[in-house]
Amino acid sequence: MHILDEISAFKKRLLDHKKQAVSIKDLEAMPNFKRHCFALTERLKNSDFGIIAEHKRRSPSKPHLNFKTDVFDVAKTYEVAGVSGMSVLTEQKYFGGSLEDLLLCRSACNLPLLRKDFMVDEYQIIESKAYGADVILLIAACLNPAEVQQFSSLAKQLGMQSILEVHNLEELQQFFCESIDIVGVNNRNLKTFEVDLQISKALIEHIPENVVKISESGLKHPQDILDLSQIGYDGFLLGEHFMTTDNPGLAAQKFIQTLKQN
Ligand SMILES: O=C(O)c1ccccc1NCC(=O)[C@H](O)[C@H](O)COP(=O)(O)O
Repeated sequence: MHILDEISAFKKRLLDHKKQAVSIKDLEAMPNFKRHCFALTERLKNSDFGIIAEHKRRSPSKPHLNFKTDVFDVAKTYEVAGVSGMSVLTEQKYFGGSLEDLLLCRSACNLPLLRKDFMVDEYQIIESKAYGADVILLIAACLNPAEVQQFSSLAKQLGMQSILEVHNLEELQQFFCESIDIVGVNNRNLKTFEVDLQISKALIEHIPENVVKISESGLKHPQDILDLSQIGYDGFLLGEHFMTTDNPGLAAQKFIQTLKQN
């Protein structure tokens, strides 16, 4: 079974139980549900490099990335580093994250927060707003085009933005719709976990011009950012490169300083 199919099936089973425990009404009563969201698109457009720094403890490809750092401190130090946004992995079983991580990041910083998870139900969009997210991720490989339309429209109604994540041209052509704010090209092949920046390079010319574009996964070198920025990418999502250090915020700061010197 493909890892995304496995994760999506697990999420659906989990959600059946979650919906019994926490109702939509409960989510709507949470303080963050009424907050005005930060626009990631604006932060990316107003930044020279548009770094989105991720908090991730582990992943299916790397079971032990970083269990030592404190998510609250990481959010604070990413903000000091000058990143444009933060991605918070909230998936528990495969990535070691939680919704509490998102809540802590919300209280630690004023960065646009991307809830990085596997969205398979409208309930999770409402939950994302309640826990302080500004942006949700819609992975084409986990959804059908009608769901992408439905989830991104709901996110918009709630004041959040949506990233459509694609791995190839077919997904981009089939899933892109008006309510998508950002297209994210994932360089990681989710069958082999291999990363290839050529995927971002090949897809850029097919992404509608007026849409904000980000490249995700496998980005390590400032030169990767400079090259992809030159061909039209507005933002860059980096996880492992920062999270494999003892101080992800400091690593992000040094990375951004190096970019500024070029
Ligand atoms: O990272 C994985 O192994 C992975 C496996 C299956 C689905 C998603 C996965 N990663 C989520 C991401 O999209 C990355 O965490 C994100 O793009 C950052 O990538 P990286 O800089 O390579 O950590």
